[in-house]
Amino acid sequence: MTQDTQPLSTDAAQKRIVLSSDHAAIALRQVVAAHIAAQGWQVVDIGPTTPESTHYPKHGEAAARRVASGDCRFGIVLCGTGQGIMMAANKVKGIRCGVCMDTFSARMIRQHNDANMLSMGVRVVGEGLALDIVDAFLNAEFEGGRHATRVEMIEP
Ligand SMILES: O=C[C@H](O)[C@H](O)[C@H](O)COP(=O)(O)O
Repeated sequence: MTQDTQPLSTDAAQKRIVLSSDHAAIALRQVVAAHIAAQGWQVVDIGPTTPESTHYPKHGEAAARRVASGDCRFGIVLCGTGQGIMMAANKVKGIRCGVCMDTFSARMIRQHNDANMLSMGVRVVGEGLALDIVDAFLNAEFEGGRHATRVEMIEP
């Protein structure tokens, strides 16, 4: 059973995923975009599109705001390690973003932590594993119950 802590603004938003990255992960972001679009998700790719060096905090925050506002159901963000852009995303109220390097963690951050954003590092995981991680994240559902109590404690 899904027990999301914040309502989405529209039915359309339920099928919308925002993607962002820094310069390091543009190619993987495009692969992820094609992969989830083929599954029927509406992809909101907010860039960047050019390979110049850029700053992951602004891209993590921009993606997080799309999720926190209810415009997108999930966000997937990418940088070299996945760590910096995750830290930036989690600064936005209502965001629960986890870095995943394995499919077990990707499933569990949905089932136990009701994560609404996934972060990965292009310098850590290869393309095949990254797509498996995305699938594990998107195919899992929050279990609620005791986990809902704990998730509520994360953000007053
Ligand atoms: O957490 C930060 C990310 O891994 C960045 O992608 C990384 O710091 C960028 O490094 P560089 O500017 O050397 O490409």
